[in-house]
Order: sequence, then structure tokens, then C-alpha cells
Amino acid sequence: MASVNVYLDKQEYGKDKVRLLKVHKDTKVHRVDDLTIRCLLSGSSFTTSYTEASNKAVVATDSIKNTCYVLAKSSKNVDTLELFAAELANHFLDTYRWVEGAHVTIIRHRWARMIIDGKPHTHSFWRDGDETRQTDIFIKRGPNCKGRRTIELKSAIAGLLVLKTTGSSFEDFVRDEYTTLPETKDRILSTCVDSTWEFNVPAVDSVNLIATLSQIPFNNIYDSVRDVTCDTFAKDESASVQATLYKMAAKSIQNWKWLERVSYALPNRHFFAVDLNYFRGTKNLQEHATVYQPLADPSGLISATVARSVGARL
Ligand SMILES: O=c1[nH]c(=O)c2[nH]c(=O)[nH]c2[nH]1
Repeated sequence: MASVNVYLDKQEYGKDKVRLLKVHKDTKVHRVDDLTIRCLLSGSSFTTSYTEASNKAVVATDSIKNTCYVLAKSSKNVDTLELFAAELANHFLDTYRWVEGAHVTIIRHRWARMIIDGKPHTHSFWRDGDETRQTDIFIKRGPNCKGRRTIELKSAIAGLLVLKTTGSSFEDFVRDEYTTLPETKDRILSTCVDSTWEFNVPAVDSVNLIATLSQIPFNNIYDSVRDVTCDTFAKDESASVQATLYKMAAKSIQNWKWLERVSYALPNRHFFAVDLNYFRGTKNLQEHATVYQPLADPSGLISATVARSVGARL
């Protein structure tokens, strides 16, 4: 059989699912950051670890995990996911001169402060939902100047489950021989929001990286995108998931000059009014609907990315 030439096309490696809880004890009112971290390294020096079984360049994934804990201890930025992710990624580039790219993803799990005897408790928390905040940063060494860094940065909300009981219609769609869905002026709208916002970050020298990124109000932007998502969802007289999605994404780009693109993936979790006519002619359809059956599968899935127009930078 003729031998076929192959080559290593892409590679990155590191540690996934590094779990850590940082407790901020700087005041009596403790705060917590419960994180899941992924740190992946790449660069041509790692090629031989795949092709020639040489581990000479390999920083053990165990050491990568240990680094997450060490930096979580020393960092002042763990409560701003984007900055902590940047510190981690840049650490690998600064420490190992052969690492060309560092890709860090952090998921933050929710812990809300307990209200006890009517007051926020100083050190007790509860999980108020599965929604997470996430960030994903890829820092690359500049091609000519090794201290230069190019940064791709995006953040996200995942798993924000929402439902409204009116203020949503779906009419005027294609009707043909495949159509069974009736038009409706009033339906339940429910979705599990995944939203991602991409930052416009200029290339920067390693020594200025954290100072430069610190100018971006990451926590305010996260709060704001979440607020815009909920506010638009609640107030919009929705003609469709598509139309409501576009309003949400456009608003956040208009609100924040650092945002380049905002994406949403919105599954349409269907609730259908149960036809109760079988029981003594009970009316429960259209304007009479109060009892609904949630449909687990299938769901619609509406996704789109809205971008800032060229020349539209504030
Ligand atoms: O908001 C909606 N968009 C659709 O494209 C669609 N399709 C469908 O069956 N229901 C809905 N709802």
C-alpha cells in the first residue's frame, strides 16, 4: 500500500475542569468565586510531543493545574473573570518562552448571599440557579516582538432560564401543506439564554496587558448585558424570538463601545395549551388558555450575531 503523507495540522493541550473556590476575606462580609477553569497551551515547540514522542517542551498539565491555584491565591482580580483569565494566560507566555498561545476559559458558578432574619448573611450562600458567567481569552505572542500580545476575548452568560406568560405572538409565517401550527396573538415565551459578547481589544505589550484590560468595566458590562436581556425579554411585545433577540443584541452593542459583536442562542421552549374540551367541553384554547403542557423535545433554536457597523465606533 502506498504510504500517505500526513502532518500535524492543529494542536493545543492543557488542563480542563480545574475546580476552585476563592473566598474573599478582606472584610467580614465574605465573597466567593466558584470557578471551573480550562487552560490550553499551543506553539510549534509542542509539535514533537505529538510526532516524535518528545516531552522536552511539555509543561505537565498537572503543573498547569497547580498554576491556577497559585495565581488564584495571589491575584487581586479573581472576581473579574476576564482579568483573572488574562493573568493566567499571560503567565504561561511570560514564563515559558516557547509557548506561542495560551487559551483560558473560565466558568463561574452562582452563589447568592442568603437573607437570614431579613438581612444579607456575611458568610452563607445558596445556589439560585444553574446560570453561569463565562469568559474565554486567547492570548498570542506577537510574531516579531515577543513581548507583544494579541488578544481575542469574549464573555458569556449561559443557561439563563426565562419565561413570560403573555406579550408574545407568532403570526404571518409561511403556511403551506406542511403547516399545522396555528397563528397566535398570545403565547408563552420561554427560553434558556446563551449570550456571548466579543470585545475589541488592541494589541498590547505584556507589561501593560492587565493595566490596559483593567480600563474595561467587565463586571458592569456583564451586569448590563444580563439586565438588557431580561428587560428586553420582559418588555418587548415579541413578534418572534428572532425579533426579540435582535433588539437585545443591538442594545448592548449600543451601550458599550468595547463590544464588537453580540450573539445569542435561544432555544424556543414550547408550551402548548392543553385542549380540555374532552372534559365537559372545558375551554382552554387561545384566549381561554391557563393550563399548558411544556414540550421537552423538540425545541426551536434561534441564533444570531449582531455586529457593530464599520465606522460606527463611538
Ligand atoms: O418565535 C418563533 N420563531 C420561529 O421561527 C418559530 N417557528 C415556530 O414553529 N414557532 C416559532 N416561534
